[in-house]
Amino acid sequence: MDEYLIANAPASMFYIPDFITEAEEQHILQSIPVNKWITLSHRRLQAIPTRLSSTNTLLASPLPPWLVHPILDRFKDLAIFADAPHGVNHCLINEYLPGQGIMPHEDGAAYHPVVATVSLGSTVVLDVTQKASIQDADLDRNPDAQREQEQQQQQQQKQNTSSRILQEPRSLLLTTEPAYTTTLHGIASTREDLDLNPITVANWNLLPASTTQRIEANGGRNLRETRVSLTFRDVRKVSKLGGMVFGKGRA
Ligand SMILES: O=C(O)CCC(=O)C(=O)O
Ligand SMILES: [Fe+2]
Repeated sequence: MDEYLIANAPASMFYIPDFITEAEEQHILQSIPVNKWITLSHRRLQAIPTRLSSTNTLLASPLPPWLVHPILDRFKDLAIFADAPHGVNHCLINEYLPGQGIMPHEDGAAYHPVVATVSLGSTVVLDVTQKASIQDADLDRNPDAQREQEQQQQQQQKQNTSSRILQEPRSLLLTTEPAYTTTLHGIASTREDLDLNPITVANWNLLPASTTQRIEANGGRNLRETRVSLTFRDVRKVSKLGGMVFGKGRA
């Protein structure tokens, strides 16, 4: 994995271009259930197998074949979730239209601190910023809304230390410790990412020449299209009840 380390981003984040093929990308996009979307004001999402309960517990159930093959197979080859207690047991699917984003946030203690994000459909810039450490302890005790507001303020204060990571379609972005707990990540609500170049983009040297040449020829700009992201994680708290009911709980 060392060759994929993003040297200019907070340790330890990795970027793998062309993690899946175009045919695999299309197959996954066509397999996403059309009737399970939850629409938020700035994006829509669905969780597979289900969303977490109010206590951040997952009713465990196997992921469907169109997520296992080839993505989870390749995670296994690279030992990405080798230290995760359950391996990957959850996938969050987010869809962003051009102009939509997600405010700076951290994924938090509900998950084992390894996140693998596969991007589909469009290129986008992810902003990664160091947390303001003074408020960290407070943030962990605050309810969501207040916490998001404080995180947004932090984001503004810490803009100087932010890293921009360009995520292409079919790429994999891997976030592990210490980046998982020391940074926030967000996507600006813009239709076009600007000022993209070797200085401003932390993973520029990991991008294929076709991508960097396209962006350079376009004056450092990238017009966004609809992007779907698959965020794979290990939810720490698992209830096996669902599996037992449907007879999958036993070996
Ligand atoms: O869409 C992305 O790449 C980020 C999604 C994200 O941060 C999340 O769902 O927690
Ligand atoms: Fe996140």
